[in-house]
Formats: sequence, structure tokens, C-alpha cells
Amino acid sequence: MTAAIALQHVTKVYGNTPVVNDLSFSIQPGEIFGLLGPNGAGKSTTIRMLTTLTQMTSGRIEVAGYDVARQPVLVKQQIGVVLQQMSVDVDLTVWENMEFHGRMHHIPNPRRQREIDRWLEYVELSDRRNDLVKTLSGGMKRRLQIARALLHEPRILFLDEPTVGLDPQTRRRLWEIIKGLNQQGMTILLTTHYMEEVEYLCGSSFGSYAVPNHIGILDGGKLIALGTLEELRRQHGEGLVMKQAGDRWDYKFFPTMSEAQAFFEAQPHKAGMMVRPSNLEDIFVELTGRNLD
Ligand SMILES: Nc1ncnc2c1ncn2[C@@H]1O[C@H](COP(=O)(O)OP(=O)(O)OP(=O)(O)O)[C@@H](O)[C@H]1O
Repeated sequence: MTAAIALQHVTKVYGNTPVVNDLSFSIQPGEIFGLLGPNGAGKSTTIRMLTTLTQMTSGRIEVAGYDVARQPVLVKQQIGVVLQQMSVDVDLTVWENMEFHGRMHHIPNPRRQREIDRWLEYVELSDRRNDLVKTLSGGMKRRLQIARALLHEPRILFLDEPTVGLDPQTRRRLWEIIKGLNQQGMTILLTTHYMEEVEYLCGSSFGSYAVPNHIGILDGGKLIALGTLEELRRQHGEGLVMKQAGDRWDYKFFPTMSEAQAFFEAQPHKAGMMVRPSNLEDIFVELTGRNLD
């Protein structure tokens, strides 16, 4: 199977600093791939290179089978992009934003109107179609961005921190929209610094076509871990015993939860100790020695 996205030794240097450093991984069609990392890790730069907006310094990227450096127009036809900055025009109505994008992509009528209706309905904005975008909430604007990115029927959707700054309820609603799109066959790459976002969207489940979803952890421009959530937990240990040491916690990983439990039970002094299954945040702390935020 041809990968939906493939990076080989991709590097981006600003000044003398490599902000993305020798990145290699691939994403299969139908996958939701979560690129997780703290602020400044290089996530946006990676998305910008994948979507033809920023030139890489070296390496090779293929998206939907096309070379990003040599076939940027073909790549753009195959992808939908939702960047962190709100790119919708707040002085136009919801429909006008969609119409403008549809015309830019030369989608003829009546298909254009059909697709506008379809996607506004999918993101539940049909009843706001004649409202100015500046009257919408942050979550609605984000949903409009997604609807607009889907209008030209891309095969791959890129979402850069899609739920940043949104309240928990709005975030959940967006997660359902993203999951639903993936279940319809859309390949999705999303970046985030929210653990629970990656765990929910790329965690236990499979993407469409029964493709396993993967998680990449980016730190300081380098991919420091890559795998399914299960693989990452297995590599580092599925059981965790935490012990309070002053104002911090010492972590001890165990291959299985029952081994962690047995170790915990055998401790004579259990005050300030805790046993639980490991999660992505624990793995990040273990790898980098610090928290994500
Ligand atoms: N145009 C640019 N010129 C110089 N440095 C840049 C430029 N764009 C990004 N950087 C630097 O590259 C590094 C990675 O930034 P990037 O935005 O890719 O990280 P990020 O993981 O997406 O973080 P955030 O979530 O904060 O956007 C940062 O140190 C940033 O300051």
C-alpha cells in the first residue's frame, strides 16, 4: 500500500538552528496520526512543510503519492488544511467563506452548492450560513474552518492544534467530527499538546480500513517516540508505581499492571504511593524528564 504521507530525513533549519531535525515516518491511508509535543517542538513547522507552505531545508516528503517540493499543486489538490491561526474571513458570512473557497478550487455549480450544504450540515452550521463569521463562537469558527477545508474533497486532512483554546465541551464535539471523518475514510494528521486528545483520537481504536493509528512524540525537533498507544505503553511498561518525593513524583514502570500491583502490595509503607496503568503523559515524562505543558 502506498503511504498517504511519507517523510524521509526531513530537516528545517532557521538561522543555524534545526527546528525539525531528521524526521522520518510514514502514515497509511485511513490512519489518524497524532503528532504530540510541547510548544516549540516543531509541530507547526512540520505541518507547514507537509502542506507546501514552508520549504524544507533537506529531505524528501511525499503526500498522496506526490513530491511536495516538485509537485506542490498536485499535493494541494489532495489535502485540506486547518492551521492554528483562524484563516476564515470574519467580515463575510459563513456561506460566503465557503463559496469563496469553492471558487478558488474551481468547483463548478451545482456541485459547489451541494458540497457547501453537505459540509455545513456535517459540522452543524447550516442554521448559521447567513451569519457574519465575527458573530460565531470560537468552536463554530473552527468547525467552519474544517468544513471549508473539506469542500474540494481532499483525501488527507491536516489539523494543527485543532482544539487549542476551546472549552472541554466544544473540544469533545470537534473530536466527534474528526473521528467521524476518519470513519468515512479520511486520512488525518493532527498536532496537539493535549495528551487526552491524542489518546482519544489515536489511542485504542483503529482508523478506517482497520489501519492502526499511530502517535509520534516530537521534542526539540526530533521524533523521540513512534508507535501505537499500545506499543508505546508496552515499550515503557503498562503498570506504574508513583512515589511522592518532596514536591515531585518518582516513577517506576513495570511490564504489566499485575507486576506493578504486586510491587505496590509488597511495600511496607504505602503512604505517598500510588499504583495505576501508565498513560501517554507518563511516557512523555519518562522520555524527556519533564511535563508537556
Ligand atoms: N519563521 C520562523 N523563523 C524562525 N524561527 C521559527 C520560525 N517558525 C518557527 N520558528 C521556531 O521553530 C521552533 C518550532 O516552532 P513550531 O511553531 O514549529 O513549534 P510547535 O511545536 O508547533 O509549537 P507551537 O505549538 O507553540 O506552535 C520554535 O523555536 C520557533 O520559534
